[in-house]
Amino acid sequence: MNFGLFFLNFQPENTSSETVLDNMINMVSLVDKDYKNFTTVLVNEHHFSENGIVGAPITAASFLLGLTERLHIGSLNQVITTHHPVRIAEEASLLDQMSDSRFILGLSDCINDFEMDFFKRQRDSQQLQFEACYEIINEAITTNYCQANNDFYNFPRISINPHCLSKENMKQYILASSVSVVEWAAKKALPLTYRWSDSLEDKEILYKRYLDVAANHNIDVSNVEHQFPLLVNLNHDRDVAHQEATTYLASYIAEVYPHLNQQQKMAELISQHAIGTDNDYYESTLNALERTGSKNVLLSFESMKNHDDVVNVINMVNEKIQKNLPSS
Ligand SMILES: Cc1cc2c(cc1C)N(C[C@H](O)[C@H](O)[C@H](O)COP(=O)(O)O)c1[nH]c(=O)[nH]c(=O)c1N2
Ligand SMILES: CCCCCCCCCCCCCCCC=O
Repeated sequence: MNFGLFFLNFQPENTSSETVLDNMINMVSLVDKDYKNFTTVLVNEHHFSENGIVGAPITAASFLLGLTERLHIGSLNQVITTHHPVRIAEEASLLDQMSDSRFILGLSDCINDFEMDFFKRQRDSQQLQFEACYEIINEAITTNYCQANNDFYNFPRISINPHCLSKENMKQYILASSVSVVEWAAKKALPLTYRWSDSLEDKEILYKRYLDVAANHNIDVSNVEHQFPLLVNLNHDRDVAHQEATTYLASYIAEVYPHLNQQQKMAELISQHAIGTDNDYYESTLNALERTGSKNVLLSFESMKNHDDVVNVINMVNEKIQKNLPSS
């Protein structure tokens, strides 16, 4: 099991964007230097609101890779449907070389109709566009060249420079954004990153669909390692943890889930993430990992107000990982 961090980079009221980004930079630098049992950092992509101020996760990842020596860093959910795939392939290949192959490519379909319209993409052919983009990116990364002649892209064979050194060894993850994307990923045995804000029930449904499609197509997915983003806010006072998480998440829930009962969605997130006291997270998290076939856990501490408390939790997790290592 691998443990890492992920960053949503919400910008709460009365907090500057500099503070939000400095928090991510400082936390990543600290973990890279002092907490060797954390291996990964992934940056979330969100557009056009304070509920995620990073619209260019690969750019953020490149800065963080430049700052660090050990961690594998990348995008949690780089949207490819609304981006030119050659640009993504060039950025990924460049970072692969400049970071000594520490870059991770987390990819996503577009999950926002406004963005599909804004970037002038056809919603009625979205899945096909997503798949076409992926094929170009994957061909470019794994063979150094790509070409396309389909309904979405038409260009001659080009060289992607600099050539990707990792090629098929570059870690790729697919955000489990829809049943059709999950079914497509299963046929390719590509690992999933679950959407942190999906209910556990929805994540489990997607995981079971993944297994069914793989079985029906005789695809061996037994060694595929899915990722589980987990919000963490631990406090000896459970009410403080719940209140901090509620304050941090409320605006995002209102933006992304306007049709849902806001209190019910908040209560679901709090119960299904590591939010409460030290006694409130272990069994529920183990259960969630098992129900979703997750082998990697990504932690976000961003809702915790006290920096020292965050470091204490990271230290606790790091020590427990150490104690659980096979050689311990
Ligand atoms: C990051 C992390 C966090 C926790 C753990 C593990 C890891 C890796 N473990 C598991 C614990 O360390 C130990 O493996 C199990 O509790 C089994 O312990 P014994 O073998 O019975 O001593 C753990 N166990 C537990 O009972 N309560 C807890 O809160 C936690 N938290
Ligand atoms: C504070 C939040 C921490 C959530 C992590 C809880 C998940 C624990 C899973 C333990 C599995 C065994 C660990 C194996 C050690 C590394 O390989």
